[in-house]
Amino acid sequence: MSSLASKDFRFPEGFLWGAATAAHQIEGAPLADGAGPSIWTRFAHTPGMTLNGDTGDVACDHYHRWKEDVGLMRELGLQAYRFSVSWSRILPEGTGRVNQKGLDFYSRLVDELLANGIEPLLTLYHWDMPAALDDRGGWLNRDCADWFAEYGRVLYRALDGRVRKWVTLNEPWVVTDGGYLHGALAPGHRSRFEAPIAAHNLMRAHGAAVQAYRAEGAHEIGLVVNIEPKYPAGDSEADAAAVRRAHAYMNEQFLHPALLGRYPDELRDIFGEAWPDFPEADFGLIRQPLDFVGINYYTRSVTGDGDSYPQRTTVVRQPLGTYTETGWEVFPQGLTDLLLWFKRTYGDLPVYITENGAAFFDPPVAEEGRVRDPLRIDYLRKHLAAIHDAIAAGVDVRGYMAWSLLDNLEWSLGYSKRFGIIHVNYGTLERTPKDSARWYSGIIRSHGRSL
Ligand SMILES: N=[N+]=NCCCCNC(=O)[C@@H]1[C@H]2[C@H](O)[C@@H](O)[C@H](O)[C@@H](CO)[C@@H]12
Repeated sequence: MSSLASKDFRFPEGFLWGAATAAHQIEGAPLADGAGPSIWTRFAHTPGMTLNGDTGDVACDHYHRWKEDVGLMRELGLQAYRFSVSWSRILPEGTGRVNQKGLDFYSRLVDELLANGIEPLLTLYHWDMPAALDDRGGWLNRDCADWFAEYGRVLYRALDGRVRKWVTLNEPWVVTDGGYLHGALAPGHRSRFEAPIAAHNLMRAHGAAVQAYRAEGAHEIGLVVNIEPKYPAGDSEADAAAVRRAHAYMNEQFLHPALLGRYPDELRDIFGEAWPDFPEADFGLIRQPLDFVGINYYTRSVTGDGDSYPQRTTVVRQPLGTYTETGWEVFPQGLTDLLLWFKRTYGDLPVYITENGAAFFDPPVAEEGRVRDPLRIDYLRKHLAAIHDAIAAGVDVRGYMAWSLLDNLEWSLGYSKRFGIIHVNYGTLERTPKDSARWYSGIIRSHGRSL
């Protein structure tokens, strides 16, 4: 664990300091200007699916306040901004007809970012599949690879050059574990047979979108995964086996096919009869050369043998641990360990930390306009120090995107969890930079030396 006090933090030249959001979580106005509904528009309007029935109908109203938000990014000195595009704004039916007004929104946003010296980092898919494609089977339909590549081509042709860093998928693990296995996320399926098929098709779509980019684009494209280190709860073989299953299920299930062209062996054991025999040719599509991998890091899991489904593990709460509002342990060392594992396993592929942050119970905006969030400052500081340790050990980390720029819609948890470095008053939609935003601004200005 790095001792913050006695370090000279010099981040690499060109290290990119930014913040991240996602379309459905901040934009609002999901059907404006000819956009089609997404699976999240449909899911959130299904009674009981989200806390308090919260929807993305308004969210942070970024669809109308985007210029103000870019102004805040500039005020904070952000060098990059990671955002996602709502597929159904661009292709309301998912394929075919392009909605020019939807494309124009993102084109204006990109131009405003560039005019303010902020590099766009664009995610094609951050969970909001067009409802029209879900009606055709969604990620369970093998045609999804063609649908996704078509969507990518529309954006590459419109934005490549102004956008120079592209991401195909955000967190395929959450899409499948949440959306197809446990049903907590859209489209709300609960099937151990569907989950591996959706996961595999997501990766086929990733490969097809990368192939399409190589034919159309001239810059960088990568994949974003949420991964977390699994530490044994005890020293039994059963716990060691549980760690191997948990690690394969979350951390290798998507990186292995994308970077090695195969699945970890544990997945057949984990899914049993529900694990299909995938065509070998699929792995030639899935495994495409990438320019970088984005890692979203939040926490670790102390893992023991258990009865969770499907990986048969249990996560052991740490009595002396510090936990966030989402119940995740604050464990910065896990990020260092994870980055070292990534380098050992996949080599020297450049890495961006594309999400890192925490939900804490923030106080209301004080009279003088401050939001005091010391726990978030401590979290971000310690995780940046952990990244620095990994860089010092030779991991090629190229940048850091704090999650999130704004308080926003935390999916099924609605607006109950605040991850932003900027506070959003959901009644007035007023933005107020928190103390963490001011602190982060200083870190960026000093290029990390003031950590
Ligand atoms: N135990 N445990 N495990 C923690 C597993 C974390 C999985 N969730 C994420 O990574 C999501 C990612 C998403 O991109 C963003 O859209 C979400 O708002 C954030 C915050 O939730 C994170």
